[in-house]
Amino acid sequence: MLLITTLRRLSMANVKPSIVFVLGGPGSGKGTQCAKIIKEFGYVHLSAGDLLRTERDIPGSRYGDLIEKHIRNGTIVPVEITCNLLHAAMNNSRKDRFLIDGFPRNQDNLEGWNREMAAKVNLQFVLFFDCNEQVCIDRCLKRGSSGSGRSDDNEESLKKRFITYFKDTLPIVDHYQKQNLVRKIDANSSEDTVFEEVKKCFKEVMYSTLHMLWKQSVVTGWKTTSWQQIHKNSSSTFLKKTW
Ligand SMILES: Nc1ncnc2c1ncn2[C@@H]1O[C@H](COP(=O)(O)OP(=O)(O)OP(=O)(O)O)[C@@H](O)[C@H]1O
Ligand SMILES: Nc1ccn([C@@H]2O[C@H](COP(=O)(O)O)[C@@H](O)[C@H]2O)c(=O)n1
Repeated sequence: MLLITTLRRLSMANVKPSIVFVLGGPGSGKGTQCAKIIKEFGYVHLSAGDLLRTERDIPGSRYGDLIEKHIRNGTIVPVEITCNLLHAAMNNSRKDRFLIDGFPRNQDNLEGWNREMAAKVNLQFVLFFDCNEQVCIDRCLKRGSSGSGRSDDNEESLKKRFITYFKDTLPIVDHYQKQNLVRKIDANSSEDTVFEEVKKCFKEVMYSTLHMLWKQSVVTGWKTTSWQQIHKNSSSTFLKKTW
């Protein structure tokens, strides 16, 4: 435990915040799975949609009407607004690992992020929830009829949201796929089954980062424990506490 904690502290000295982008269709389960990931692996969850809804609801917000119009139409709010909200939320949290849920959703989001934020963070990977359109629609309608209060959990908005998803968001997933950064998860099954896949993915990434740090510590002559020992003694609870 001491070794990993120390490795992590050493690595933090000059390191940028780590982020994971979480993408997938409306209702694919991004928020649901993020809630599970933060419990198990200790990231901070920042949902672009939630941040926009919060901003919209601030009395007198200069962006309120614009945001609501985009939400109802399933279109994407200009990146300057969303990126500023994300940046502020990251700074306010004072943490160094973030799940950025529902972003970047189109080319404007991607370019704005690359201009303002990309150099300040370490993008670990893109978690992509692949889910059948009808499954997603049924989930969102159910969420709406159970009282979500969302102005876009209705058939008309959902049609528009899916047009945006296919036309604007999937090309962003392709963009990251070309850089080998996408981890695709089949999101059609139960919450728990999906989470088993998600867990495997995070463990692989965490272990490979730990391994890299451990190798660096070997290179600098700082080696007290074998990699096998670290690997054998680790569990996800352990990783959450120490990572
Ligand atoms: N694997 C699942 N099986 C069945 N229902 C699910 C599953 N995952 C999530 N749900 C339910 O589907 C609805 C949508 O889930 P969630 O809000 O997590 O999706 P999302 O991708 O974040 O949606 P959005 O993009 O619209 O914010 C919720 O009511 C949630 O409880
Ligand atoms: N990057 C983003 C994310 C969201 N929006 C708007 O919010 C709506 C709801 O988003 P969810 O992630 O909660 O489904 C979405 O349809 C967009 O109108 C955005 O503009 N930019």
